[in-house]
Amino acid sequence: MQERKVDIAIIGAGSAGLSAWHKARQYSDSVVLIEGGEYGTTCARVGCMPSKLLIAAAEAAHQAREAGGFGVRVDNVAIDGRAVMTRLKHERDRFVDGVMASMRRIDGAGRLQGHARFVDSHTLLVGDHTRLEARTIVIATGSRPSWPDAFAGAGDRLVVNDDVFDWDDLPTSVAVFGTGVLGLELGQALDRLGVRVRMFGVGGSIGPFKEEALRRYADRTLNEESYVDPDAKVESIEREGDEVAIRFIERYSGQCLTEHFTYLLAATGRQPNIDSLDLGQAGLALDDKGVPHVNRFTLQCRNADDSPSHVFIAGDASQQLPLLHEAITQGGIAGNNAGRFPDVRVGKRNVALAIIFTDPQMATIGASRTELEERHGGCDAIATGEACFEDQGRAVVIRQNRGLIRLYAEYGSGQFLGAELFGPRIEHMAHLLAWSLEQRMNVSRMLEMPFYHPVIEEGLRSALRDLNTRLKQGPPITERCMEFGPGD
Ligand SMILES: Cc1cc2nc3c(=O)[nH]c(=O)nc-3n(C[C@H](O)[C@H](O)[C@H](O)COP(=O)(O)OP(=O)(O)OC[C@H]3O[C@@H](n4cnc5c(N)ncnc54)[C@H](O)[C@@H]3O)c2cc1C
Ligand SMILES: NC(=O)c1ccc[n+]([C@@H]2O[C@H](COP(=O)([O-])OP(=O)(O)OC[C@H]3O[C@@H](n4cnc5c(N)ncnc54)[C@H](O)[C@@H]3O)[C@@H](O)[C@H]2O)c1
Repeated sequence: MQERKVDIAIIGAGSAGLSAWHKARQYSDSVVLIEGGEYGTTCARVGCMPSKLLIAAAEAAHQAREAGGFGVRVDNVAIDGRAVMTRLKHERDRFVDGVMASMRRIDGAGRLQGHARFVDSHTLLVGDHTRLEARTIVIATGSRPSWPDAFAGAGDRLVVNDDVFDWDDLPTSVAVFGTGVLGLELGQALDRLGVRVRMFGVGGSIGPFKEEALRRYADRTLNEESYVDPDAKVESIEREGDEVAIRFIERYSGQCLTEHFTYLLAATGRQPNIDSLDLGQAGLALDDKGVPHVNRFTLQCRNADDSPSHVFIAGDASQQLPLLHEAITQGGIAGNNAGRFPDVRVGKRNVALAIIFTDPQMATIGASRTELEERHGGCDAIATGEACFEDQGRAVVIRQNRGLIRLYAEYGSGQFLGAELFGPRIEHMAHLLAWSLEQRMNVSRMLEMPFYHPVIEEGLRSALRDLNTRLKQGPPITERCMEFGPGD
């Protein structure tokens, strides 16, 4: 057993861990980055990037099929599943190579391979080869897919996102369980790529939406193209021959059907990789799920006696917002404070922003209306503005005129506080709104910003004007065309 002593140990060489490493190195040369699995990060290997590559192929197929609506004939759209997966893996590997190249810039002594766990509050056992003592420690161990026991019936036909991106060819059929962000992104993409897909959820939730109006609108819109049952009644899941047999109540007919699928894809959430860290040995205060108590602005954990700990936690492991940009921000703050300890500093956290790459896209910015009502003292404190994309000029032009957006602001101050968006190319509008929220802009000020014509963002202006009217800070919209041009 090797014995080593370092200033700062970072557990996990994912996006949060790498970000922490770069910050920590500004304070000390004695920083070690420990990785127990494969290098390359979840984002590049099995997360953001390969999923977006699959979605991009699906978009190409969809556009080809939809071309007829413009009077452009594209006959016989055929999907070459092997070619789709070959491109996906080729580009995915290039993204992973990029991460590996930056990993290689960390010298050999700065890297340690093996699964880490706490032996005591300052000591980690890495694999069965190294006992590592560290002055401060950053936990950046990410998360992994989780699913209910009932899926065991699918046997080896049960797959998760990691498996999808290793396929050499597209399968014939997939039952997607989970109508959250991952299930909808992958389910819709596979469906558009010619795979027979059914998507099953529980409790009615669709993607990230908290607003019932958006949830219902999205449910209806997605079902125009795919089978999505967010409140599915699934009676049994069994491995049969080479397939998985699923008995369920069909949403529209109410009939009990048994259908066979090549795979069951579990997209039912992720759990933090903290259960095998022996956190009890670290002396940390843990919640009932075993997640350390952490200060959101310093990423510093607390000890069981409520004193501040020398342990920090970042990224998916912290169970805050399991998103890439959050992992990087949190890793930076945690690495900075691990280096400065005990003189920790409050880090800059951005406003919440999530974008889901379905078509239409989904996004949430800031807080939901319910959260805002709680925070600001009841429903009377918050105004909602709305716009629908069915008649919006640019959306009609590109034949993507489905969508509904809702924006929230505070009465009195008129300050913009949050939004839920469902609509075409909403990723850009989501950024405008997140940036406005960062700048603490009020709705009148946002309306003073330039809007080009004809663009999707004119739909945002309509929602802002509606919001301003409801805040009683502006006149109602009377004649849209006369004021702004056709299709505002
Ligand atoms: C399919 C999919 C699509 C996604 N799409 C998006 C998207 O479009 N946009 C977005 O913002 N986010 C997206 N995400 C989320 C995003 O990928 C994650 O939030 C982000 O990658 C988390 O980074 P991390 O550093 O916390 O974890 P990771 O990158 O998973 O790093 C954790 C590392 O810790 C290692 N480790 C774990 N335990 C130990 C241990 N005990 N000892 C040593 N090493 C250990 C692991 O092997 C791993 O390498 C997606 C996720 C998935 C699954
Ligand atoms: N575009 C993006 O940013 C993006 C894309 C994909 C994944 N991600 C990340 O990955 C994480 C995990 O995504 P996810 O969709 O797995 O989690 P999620 O928590 O968003 O959704 C899980 C869904 O599964 C449903 N569910 C739970 N048990 C079920 C069951 N037995 N049967 C059917 N449905 C069930 C839940 O009701 C929920 O809707 C996300 O939190 C997100 O951070 C992000």
